Amino acid sequence: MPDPAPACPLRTLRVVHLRRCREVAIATAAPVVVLTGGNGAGKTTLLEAVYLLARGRSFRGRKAGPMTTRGERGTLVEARCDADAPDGHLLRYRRDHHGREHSLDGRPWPPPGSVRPLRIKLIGENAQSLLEGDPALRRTFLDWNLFHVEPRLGALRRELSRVQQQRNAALRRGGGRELTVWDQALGALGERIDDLRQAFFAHWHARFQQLTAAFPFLDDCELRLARGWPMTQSLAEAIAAARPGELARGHTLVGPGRADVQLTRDGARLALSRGQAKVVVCLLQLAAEQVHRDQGLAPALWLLDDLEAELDARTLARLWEVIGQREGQCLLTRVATAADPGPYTHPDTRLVFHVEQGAVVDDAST
Ligand SMILES: Nc1ncnc2c1ncn2[C@@H]1O[C@H](COP(=O)(O)OP(=O)(O)OP(=O)(O)O)[C@@H](O)[C@H]1O
Repeated sequence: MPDPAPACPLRTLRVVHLRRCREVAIATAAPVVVLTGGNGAGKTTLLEAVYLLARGRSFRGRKAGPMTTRGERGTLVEARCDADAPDGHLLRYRRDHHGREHSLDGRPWPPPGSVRPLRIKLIGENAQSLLEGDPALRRTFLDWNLFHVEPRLGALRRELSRVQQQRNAALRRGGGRELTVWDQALGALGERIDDLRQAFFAHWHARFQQLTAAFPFLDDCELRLARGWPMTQSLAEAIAAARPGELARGHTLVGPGRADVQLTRDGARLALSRGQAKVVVCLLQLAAEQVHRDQGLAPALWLLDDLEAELDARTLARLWEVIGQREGQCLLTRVATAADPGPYTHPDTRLVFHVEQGAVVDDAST
């Protein structure tokens, strides 16, 4: 599928009243942009600003508190993105007491149901919880990556959610003829979703295996897609077999809503340290991006929040060798007392901005 937009690297970023950042305006047209600063300086907030532009919501949970700077009435984030137009496109996210605006050149963006032209990949602090937490996190991760090459998945997922809710209600009412109707709906829908997932996964898995070669702790590991019912059965057969247990529990126990992606060795789930989990998530993201590139999509904009944390120098160097070599743009943060880009080298332009108390106080390009 052809990409609806060019690579779209950020040329400029302007942030007004987002958390500690009162007003920041930086020119970011470089493959690598490093944001340095001490703890609490506002580096992550600048990544959050880009995330807001791309996804229309924050990656921080409610516990981070209100995003608008205390005492101010609203937040504004604007960016010029590379495009065919001479000045690029203006992306805007604004939130205040009037409501919310998320626009591209003044038009609501992204159009409902479309693939988003500004695609980002965030590597933050939650790598271990993605790999070890609820399977729903990994299903979302898989489906989000699949969605970019298969936008039909969005509607199928919404339909699955509706069918499962109705079916669970029928199970709680004790079954009967209405359950048969929902069984058939789940069977047909589930097989369709699984076909899409399997096709994407085969490609993703192959790319991931290639990338693991540089990381010995992943020797002989296996990335598996557990589809949510036994490989030896059709979904209809699995639904029939699960019937007594489902009636007893009152909810659906088989189908694509139970799928999971697991990293295993000798059949057992791999137990990973925090640093290792971060490497794995980076490799999964890199592999997914390679699949997207193979399908004609432009490279994503990578947001790397304190990649150095938890990684030893050699592992970081290996990882950066792969991430830094990809086409496309990276915005990354590092804890440092000056505009020092540390290990983040790049053969072309690299920009370094030093952040203190929510403001950019120094910038240096190399
Ligand atoms: N609504 C708000 N108004 C003002 N300040 C806020 C608001 N919300 C959060 N903050 C402050 O903004 C800062 C958050 O900064 P941020 O997470 O961007 O720091 P950082 O440079 O990434 O730090 P670290 O390296 O420690 O992760 C914190 O000091 C927090 O108290």
